[in-house]
Amino acid sequence: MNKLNISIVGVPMDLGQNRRGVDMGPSAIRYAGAIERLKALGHTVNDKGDIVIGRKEISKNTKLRNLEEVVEGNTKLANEVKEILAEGDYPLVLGGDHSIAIGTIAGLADKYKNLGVIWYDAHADLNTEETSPSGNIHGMPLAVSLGLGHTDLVKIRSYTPKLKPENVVIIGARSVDPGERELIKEKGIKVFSMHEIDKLGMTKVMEQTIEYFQKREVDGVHLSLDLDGIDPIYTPGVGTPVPGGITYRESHLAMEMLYSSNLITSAEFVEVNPILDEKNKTADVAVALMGSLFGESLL
Ligand SMILES: NC(=[NH2+])NCCC[C@H](N)C(=O)O
Ligand SMILES: [Mn+2]
Ligand SMILES: [Mn+2]
Repeated sequence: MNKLNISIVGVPMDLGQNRRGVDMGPSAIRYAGAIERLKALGHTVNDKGDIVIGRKEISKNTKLRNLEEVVEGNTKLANEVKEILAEGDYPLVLGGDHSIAIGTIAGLADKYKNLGVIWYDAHADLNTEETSPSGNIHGMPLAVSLGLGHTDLVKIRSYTPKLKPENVVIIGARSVDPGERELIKEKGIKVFSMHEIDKLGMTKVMEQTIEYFQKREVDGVHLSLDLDGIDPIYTPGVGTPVPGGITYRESHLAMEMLYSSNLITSAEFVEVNPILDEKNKTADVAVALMGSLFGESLL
């Protein structure tokens, strides 16, 4: 494939959930060798460093924890992603908790008017402040991108919605809240849960995902990869682990098939929490999967 100009931006955000340490995710991923790995594949890599996340006093809003800081951080991220696209580069975002997908997608939506999104995750992240069991905004970014939820989140970069429900494919879901389940049905969102992955196998799941986006005639596809989509045996360093997940090999296969499809135009790797990890194992998996997504092959 063609060699890319990849622009990396780190987002040390930990305010979208309760467990500290995920703000160190971008460093852990860099330390695991992300930049060297991508350069070795012949890509040009421009590391733009980290976005500054403002910290105020602990938020009293238990329905939307740290709303103000999350809005502020995501607004900065959206502007950064927009700038990367304006330079003609490929945005690669390192998290940080999954609330940062709000900013990434808001930045992408400026350019891509029919954007597709692959949500590789144990969760659907389709809660709003009404349905959330936790008040954690990292459980809400997909809903926000569809235009649902608190206006301060939804209106980042002013217009809404950023995404059409029929342009979303969720892969790996196994922990879905009642309100999320309703939304999936109501909006007809395509989900390959662990049930479908078990039944069809990852090859068919990815073939069908790729075909789905080709039929939808999307103008770009963003991969939002939450490391908790993978089984916690391989990625223990995440804040909300759910057993029974996608295996390491299945995930590599998925990334390799996405690479061959030439469909993906931006990516983010989120929820790496080095404090909860074992010897940076989770960041190592993130970087290994990045390798496959950007063209590494075994032979
Ligand atoms: N990005 C994540 N890890 N999200 C986990 C969300 C967990 C749960 N569904 C919640 O809304 O609180
Ligand atoms: Mn998750
Ligand atoms: Mn998630």
